[in-house]
Amino acid sequence: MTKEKDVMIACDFSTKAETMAFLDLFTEEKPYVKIGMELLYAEGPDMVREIKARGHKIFLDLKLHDIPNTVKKAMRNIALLDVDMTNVHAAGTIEMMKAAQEAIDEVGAHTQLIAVTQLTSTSEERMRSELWIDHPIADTVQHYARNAEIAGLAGVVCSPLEADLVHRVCGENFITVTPGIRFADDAKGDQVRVTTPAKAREIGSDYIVVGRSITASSDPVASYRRCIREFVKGE
Ligand SMILES: O=c1ccn([C@@H]2O[C@H](COP(=O)(O)O)[C@@H](O)[C@H]2O)c(=O)[nH]1
Repeated sequence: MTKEKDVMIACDFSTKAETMAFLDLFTEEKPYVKIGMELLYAEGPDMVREIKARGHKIFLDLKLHDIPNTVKKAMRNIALLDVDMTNVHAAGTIEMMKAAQEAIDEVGAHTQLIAVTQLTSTSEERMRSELWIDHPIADTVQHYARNAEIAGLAGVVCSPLEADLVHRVCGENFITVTPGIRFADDAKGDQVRVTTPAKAREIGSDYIVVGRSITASSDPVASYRRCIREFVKGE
């Protein structure tokens, strides 16, 4: 069976008005929407409920990282929103990831929980010199993915460049959600480990997360459709 592939749009806006005006551009499709800290901290959980009510699937990207008890209690509140996907940082330990998963299971939500391995804005050089993680970045990503699998999570956030490595360690059914997506002529900005939608498909990502290459485009709908063509349909 072929696994589902989809494009998640990172709706990194600060207001409900901007977000809804952006989503209104999509008259023929209902994109999978990623809501992050910027929007949630500005508009609160009602924003999530409203976007869900419009029929969009939602990845609530809040990257929890705290002691297990705190994460479990916070995750319980997230689970009550019944979003499709949410996440924690794998660096928070297996015990913390298990606590987050327990909260979702206790609520009975259908939310898939995934863990951030290494942010796509982190280079191997910085990981070694600032974070004092003295391993190749690919090994760290694989190791954190394995920890997430041991904790019972559904998958990880990693760079598209690492999707195949993660599948080799954790199996094809383990989900890889990959930000760090740019069209060839786009500026990378703060991202480091990046590639194009077409290359992400080739390497084996399950979901690509695309922000500025769609939201800052002069024609966001055309850029979204280009992502669907290149990543989902392989055209
Ligand atoms: O490792 C990570 C984890 C999350 N993100 C999020 O994805 C989008 C990417 O936005 P772009 O504009 O396409 O760079 C953004 O919301 C990040 O918070 C990530 O980039 N890397």
